[in-house]
Amino acid sequence: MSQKSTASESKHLKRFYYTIDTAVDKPFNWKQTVRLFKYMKPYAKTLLPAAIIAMLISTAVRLIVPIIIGRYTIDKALANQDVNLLIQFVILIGFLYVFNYVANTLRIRWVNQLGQNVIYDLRDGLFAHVQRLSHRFFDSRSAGSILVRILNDVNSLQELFTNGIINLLTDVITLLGIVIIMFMLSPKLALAVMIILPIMFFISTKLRKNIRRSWQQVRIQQSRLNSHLNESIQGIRITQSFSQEKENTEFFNGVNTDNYEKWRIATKKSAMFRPLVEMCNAIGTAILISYGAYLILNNPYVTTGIFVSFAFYLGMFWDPISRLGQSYNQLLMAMSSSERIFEFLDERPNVKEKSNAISFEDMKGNIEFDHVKFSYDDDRVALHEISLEMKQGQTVALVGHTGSGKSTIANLISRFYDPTEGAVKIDGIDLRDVTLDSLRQNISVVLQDTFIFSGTIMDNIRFGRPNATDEEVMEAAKVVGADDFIRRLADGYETEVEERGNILSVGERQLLSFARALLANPKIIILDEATASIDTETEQKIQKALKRLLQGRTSILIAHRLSTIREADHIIVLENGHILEQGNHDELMSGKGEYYHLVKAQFQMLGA
Ligand SMILES: Nc1ncnc2c1ncn2[C@@H]1O[C@H](COP(=O)(O)OP(=O)(O)OP(=O)(O)O)[C@@H](O)[C@H]1O
Repeated sequence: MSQKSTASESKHLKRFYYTIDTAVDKPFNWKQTVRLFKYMKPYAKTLLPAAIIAMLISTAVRLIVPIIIGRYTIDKALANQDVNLLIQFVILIGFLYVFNYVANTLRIRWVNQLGQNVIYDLRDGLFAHVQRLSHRFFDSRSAGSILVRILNDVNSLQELFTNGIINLLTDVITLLGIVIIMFMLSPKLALAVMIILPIMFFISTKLRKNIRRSWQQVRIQQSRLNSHLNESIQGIRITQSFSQEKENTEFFNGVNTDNYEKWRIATKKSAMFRPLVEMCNAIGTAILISYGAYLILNNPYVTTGIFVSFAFYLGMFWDPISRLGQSYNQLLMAMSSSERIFEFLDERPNVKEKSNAISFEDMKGNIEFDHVKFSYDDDRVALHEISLEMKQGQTVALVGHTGSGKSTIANLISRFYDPTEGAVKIDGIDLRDVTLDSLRQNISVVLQDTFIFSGTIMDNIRFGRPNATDEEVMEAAKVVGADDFIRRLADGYETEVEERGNILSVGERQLLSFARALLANPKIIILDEATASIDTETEQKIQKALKRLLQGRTSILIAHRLSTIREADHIIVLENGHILEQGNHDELMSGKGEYYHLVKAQFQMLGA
């Protein structure tokens, strides 16, 4: 390791602090465990019983073999020098081991399959659920924290379902079996070798807990390392343009050092565990040999066979004990993860669909805001008592300063949020009474920051209407003037674009989203600052296309650039969530109000 610096004191680290980092030790929670185990229900008649039966068979075989060796092979066959009987027992033991091998192989296969199936279902369900959640949910969480939950928390349950549960069952049954058999063979010897039990429990619970906490610290550091890496790569262009590489590297060095330190502590503690278990094992064996030998000499009921069986059982005893602590810890860790997963699963969309919601069959596109009040949070009102109408086929422009509420109006039309008071209606129907699908299928939103998904250009345009033919996709691209630049790309429409479309210019991305919106053929179209990144020349080129795009639809234009909206049928000027004035361009200009001043200021700026 080269030069080190520590970031643990740095307040910047808060940026990479996710809730997964907290709640290290959750108490055992029965209700949650039952809920978690319900995920095994679909396999309750197939994989689960099969795995349990295989486990029971293999455990029973392992418990029987030492008795056959001690009580029968040694005490009966060897003691009586009966070679025939000896051969029979050896064959029986060989057969049992083969049987055990088969049962064990099947158990491992079925348990893994069961675990993978459960994790698959859980991850699928969680993703589907999160996709349906409302904008409000995403407003209050970072993408990183949602990602961590879907990936890490589900992964931490994987170990529990693939091995943990069955191991726990196996260990409990094995231990009970060994204790019962040992007491049946010789209660005195059984008691003697179990003197070591409390020390063993101490090691497997207290020490393990300590070790587990250390590994948890390692995981926390790794999650921070990952988050920082993720952010660094995403923001590399900004980092370089502000010449922040050195600072960023130093910061990374700090996080990396912390990670290294935590890992060093954890491995140091872990290294103590195995030798301690082995020492207990040795003490147990010493007791067995000395006290066992004494009993053989002085107690006619204790035979050499019993002594040998004990030696076998003792060898099998420590592993389950040390693993039990581990399994319990695993269960507690799974408890924290499942609590966080259930918290997401219990999250209900704020925007709810009524059970008797109706479907928009043939939307016209008449929009009405009826005394709408709306707040994103308790302290600030984004819209105050807004009443407005946007008629079918009209192009309505929303104008106003930053933060005046333009995008909020658009958000309410798509029903990403519900109004706090009043109602938003389309064709006279309250949006809360219609299905979300039928509403959103009739609305296309084009944002300034167009989202391009990884895939081909063709796929990205087709996102607007998945069943559109290639020809329809190309036609839409032609209409909005995107066809030219697409054909110039290496593979034309089949060019692969990476996530967020880094190989395309901002203007090109916007043309793609125009084509996407046109293909969807919506009744209502919302262009939120959609022409802001297009240069004046391109803008002129697409003005005609834009007209085609808006034709016959109710269109809401949100733009700071007033030249794009002067031709709108109706202009609404907003300020601090209120409607200040409305009318068409000429009316508002002659009114010499806020709109007039905005236009004047913008022309002056352009002139300058
Ligand atoms: N998701 C959100 N959570 C909380 N407050 C929000 C959220 N989105 C917007 N706001 C707040 O609501 C108010 C209206 O925002 P809105 O985005 O509608 O403004 P805008 O007129 O579209 O602004 P701009 O022209 O900058 O896009 C602002 O005060 C803003 O800070």
